[in-house]
Amino acid sequence: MARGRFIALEGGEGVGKSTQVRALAAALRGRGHDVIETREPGGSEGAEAIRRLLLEGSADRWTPGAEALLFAAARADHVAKTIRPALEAGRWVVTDRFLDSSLAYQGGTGGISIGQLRQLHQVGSDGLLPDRTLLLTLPAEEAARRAEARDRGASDRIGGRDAGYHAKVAEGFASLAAGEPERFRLVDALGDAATVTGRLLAALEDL
Ligand SMILES: Nc1ncnc2c1ncn2[C@@H]1O[C@H](COP(=O)(O)OP(=O)(O)O)[C@@H](O)[C@H]1O
Ligand SMILES: Cc1cn([C@H]2C[C@H](O)[C@@H](COP(=O)(O)OP(=O)(O)O)O2)c(=O)[nH]c1=O
Repeated sequence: MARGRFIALEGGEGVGKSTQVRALAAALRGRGHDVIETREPGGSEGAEAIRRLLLEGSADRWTPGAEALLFAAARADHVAKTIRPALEAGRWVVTDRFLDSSLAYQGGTGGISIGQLRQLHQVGSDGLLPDRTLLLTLPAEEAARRAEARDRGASDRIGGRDAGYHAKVAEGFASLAAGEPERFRLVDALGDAATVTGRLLAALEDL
């Protein structure tokens, strides 16, 4: 049995990741693949429990170090219980966020380096990386408009951080993509959902 492919969608809040995970998985099924849709933080029972610890509660609930460890712990459970078994069974996995979200959101905050975060990923998840990481890009104002229309002011512990923080996250993603051009593809998220799905499929053609 050939191993399945592992695809991650990344980007800031409101760029359309959740919408496109559903649409891309449906399109891949239409091409005959067996596909599971999953998300981070979460995607397994243990990781969904950690998700609540991470996204609910006060802004200062966790130190930056504890937050980074909790994301890595959630990812380790997600990889062990959901992602690896699916890939080994020949299924494709499409995930809403993966390691690069930790690198972009937790990297450089509270003195935590990208190198340290990669070490945590090595310990927890044996360094597993996606076969392709699709970075959805959208002007910050349009992403904020979409997120606000969806959430009506009810954002979570991390989504609710200020615009300066989210601008640094966007820069972080761009520089990660530039550093690993084989794994990453930048995909323009402007336009209607079906158009964006077509761009995502085109960015997987070689797989
Ligand atoms: N291509 C699109 N054009 C306009 N609105 C969109 C598009 N894709 C998603 N949306 C809407 O924008 C909001 C954020 O999309 P969502 O998929 O939840 O983004 P994310 O998971 O990246 O935060 C949702 O209300 C969604 O319906
Ligand atoms: C996976 C991951 C998510 N996050 C953040 C990004 C989001 O603000 C939040 C996940 O919330 P979610 O609602 O899933 O994302 P979105 O707002 O894009 O629909 O957790 C990190 O800070 N580090 C990580 O490693």
